[in-house]
Amino acid sequence: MYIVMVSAECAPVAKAGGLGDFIQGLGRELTIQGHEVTIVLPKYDVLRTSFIQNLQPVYRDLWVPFYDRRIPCTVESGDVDGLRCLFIEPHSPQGFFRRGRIYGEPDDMDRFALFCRAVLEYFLMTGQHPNVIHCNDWQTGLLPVLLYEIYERLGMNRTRVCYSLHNVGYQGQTDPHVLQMNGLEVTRLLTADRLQDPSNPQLLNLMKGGIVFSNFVTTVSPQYAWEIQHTQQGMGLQPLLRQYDQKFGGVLNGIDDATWNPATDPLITSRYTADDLRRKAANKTALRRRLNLASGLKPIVAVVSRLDRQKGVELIRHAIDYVLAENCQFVLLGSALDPAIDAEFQQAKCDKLGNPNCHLELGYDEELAHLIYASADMILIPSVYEPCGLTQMIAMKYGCVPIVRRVGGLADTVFDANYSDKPFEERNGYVFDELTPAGLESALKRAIGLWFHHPDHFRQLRLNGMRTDNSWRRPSQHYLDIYHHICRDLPA
Ligand SMILES: Nc1ncnc2c1ncn2[C@@H]1O[C@H](COP(=O)(O)OP(=O)(O)O[C@H]2O[C@H](CO)[C@@H](O)[C@H](O)[C@H]2O)[C@@H](O)[C@H]1O
Repeated sequence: MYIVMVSAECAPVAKAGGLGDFIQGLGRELTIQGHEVTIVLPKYDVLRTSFIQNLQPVYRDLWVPFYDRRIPCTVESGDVDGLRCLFIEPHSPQGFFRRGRIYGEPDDMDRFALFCRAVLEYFLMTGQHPNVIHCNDWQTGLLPVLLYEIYERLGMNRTRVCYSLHNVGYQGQTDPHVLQMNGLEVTRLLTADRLQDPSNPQLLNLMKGGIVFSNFVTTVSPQYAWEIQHTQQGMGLQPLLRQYDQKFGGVLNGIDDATWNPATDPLITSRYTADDLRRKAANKTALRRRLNLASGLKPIVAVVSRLDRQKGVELIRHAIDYVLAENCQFVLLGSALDPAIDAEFQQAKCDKLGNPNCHLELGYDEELAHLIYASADMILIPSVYEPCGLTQMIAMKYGCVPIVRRVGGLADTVFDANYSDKPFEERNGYVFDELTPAGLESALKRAIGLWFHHPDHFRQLRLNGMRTDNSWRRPSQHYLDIYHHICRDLPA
């Protein structure tokens, strides 16, 4: 099967969060299974090109329609750890992907709409017919609309679209000029059954476009699939997702075995497996040295996260003082796009400066993230909502016990040491319900208590997590079933 995955991110070349991991992990698993997989990304100026081998132009003058003009684009191909990637670079005065970052620009909607158009233009011009184009999040929501409204008629009628929702908190609401930019009719498409935003009829909703025009829609865990159909977490898309129930489902994410594996990870100090867990301790020593933390018999409670309201930032800040008062150490690695949240954490960092039991690292640091997973005893994820969550799965793989709020994919992957109805060997962390300091403390207290007073039981929890299979093997089969299902009417 020929599968093209179109996305704003792919680890490790362009990663701002979990979307990057998803593309890399699923793409690699499908490639290993023998499918022809191509990832298409914008050619950002911030691409980490040292991870790309054989980068070379494959199409020099791709003239992509833009209002009544065309923008010349170059398409380059390269290998990223065995994954075939295409990078599209528009050449125009706007410098669409030369902004020093992946997201957060005032014209983000235009940038990614042009990207979608360029992807389809490339496949049309090169006469390629992927069986499936797998789109992701609002950035690529316009692609199935363009395919159906323009490119099918030009001959691209043997391609089906699977669309994955990684976060319905960001739907790509925008002014209808994005349609005009692409030669699409506003009166035809800005309607309640097509792209009109459910809460603001003047606006387009790109994610809604992706849902309406794709052949199948997934989200990244079964629990989140239910939540966005039936609760406020759908953020206005609940009726639409219920309407399209027949082509909608939740597929739990996996994590990439090769990237996230303490037995082989080149970014950690001491490699280890479930059979020689004692070697994990050298990582804790290395992390403490690197961050100027005191040594001693104390657990490290960590947070590795984008700092966004979604992630429960108020509870994360509350946890700092609670954890320190409980005689533990606290380490945070977090990146905030929102200046107000950034300022709150900068203040917290100042308050804790010089504290030998606390380190707050504000920014994005892939390498430090690996060392933290390998060193920490517990990872805290008090999310307001969480479509899947990868950090709890990564942490478990590294023998670090997750403490999570019971929402979305966290509810599907973390089973409480005390209260789960799972057999003991499947219990792997601590879970709380209430989005309050008391809720958080109820779980943290139990985890910290076990670490200090019942180390053997704590060790068993670590091992249960390490032995959980959260690889891409099973989820990739679900995606293949979906791809086959949507391609069933195509000639073989
Ligand atoms: N400051 C930092 N420095 C270094 N690394 C950092 C970092 N902050 C986060 N990371 C890394 O980014 C990834 C984050 O994974 P999450 O599942 O929390 O993703 P996110 O919320 O971005 O993605 C969305 O998409 C994913 C994929 O579908 C869903 O799992 C998730 O619920 C949804 O919100 C992990 O690999 C983590 O190690």
